[in-house]
Amino acid sequence: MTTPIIQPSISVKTLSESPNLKSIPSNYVNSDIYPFDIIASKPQDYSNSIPTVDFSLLTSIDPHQRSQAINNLNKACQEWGFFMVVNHGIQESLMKKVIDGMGQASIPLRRKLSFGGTILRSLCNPKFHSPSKPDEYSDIMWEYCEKVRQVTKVLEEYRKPELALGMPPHSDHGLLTLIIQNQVGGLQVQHQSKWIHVNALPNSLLVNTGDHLEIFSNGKYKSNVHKVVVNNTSPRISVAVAHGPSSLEAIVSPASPLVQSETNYIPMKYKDYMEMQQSNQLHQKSILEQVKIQRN
Ligand SMILES: O=C(O)CCC(=O)C(=O)O
Ligand SMILES: [Fe+2]
Repeated sequence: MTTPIIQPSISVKTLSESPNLKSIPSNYVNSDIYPFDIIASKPQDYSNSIPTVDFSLLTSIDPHQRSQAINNLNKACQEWGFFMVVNHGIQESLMKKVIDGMGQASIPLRRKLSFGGTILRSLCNPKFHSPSKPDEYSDIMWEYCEKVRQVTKVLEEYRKPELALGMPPHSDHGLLTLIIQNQVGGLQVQHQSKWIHVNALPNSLLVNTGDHLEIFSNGKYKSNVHKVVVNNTSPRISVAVAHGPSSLEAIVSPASPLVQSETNYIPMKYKDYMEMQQSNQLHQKSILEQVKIQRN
């Protein structure tokens, strides 16, 4: 069991809109990563070894190419739980509009805090929310989420805008989270107990495997632990779209064909899982541990 940690009682958006805000209240600060530990944490530079998945090969008409790409994806999910997707077919101009719009939407907060390293998170699913400014931004986000959903659908065949000030080590709920970001960096993934800086390939989609993929695969794929460190110089813009089961009422449990002998996770409603995650501070895989069956 993990110790429950008090969650900030108002949303970061509300916080950002409060007229007297001059500094960040301590319970909004991730003590793991603040003050800016981008240098102090010295993640190892193995970034070149982060797996890359060529999406166009996953959908290739050549069965040999497709099977190689599926093996590659399978390996990335098992060994890293994190990978970059290239040749995904989402227009570069659309990705740029999403990043630029998020940059503009975060200006008021950054101005208030004189603080470069804000992160705007956006979830499109199961409910769509988007910053309403700049004009037409929600149409852009809608189009982007639609495109990302199509990519995720293939990857799985296999929303809420929210501002955060860095993120402590955590795994995501849901099956897969697809992220695009500007060039500032700051995302680090855990691999074989080391922190790896993610230097995103140009126009790639970054993909984290989530807790529900771990549960669904009965532990074959482990959800990835990652964190975000911020710096006080350049604005960091990152758009993360989480994908989970299609209904909040869905029961997430190991898929029976993937259970060889024993079920390793307790089934739970998607909605209850999300609520549990939202009412606890993000901390490693603390939520997943509560549904994992412990055996000695
Ligand atoms: O900002 C990022 O790069 C990642 C965000 C993230 O980990 C999350 O939204 O769960
Ligand atoms: Fe995450």
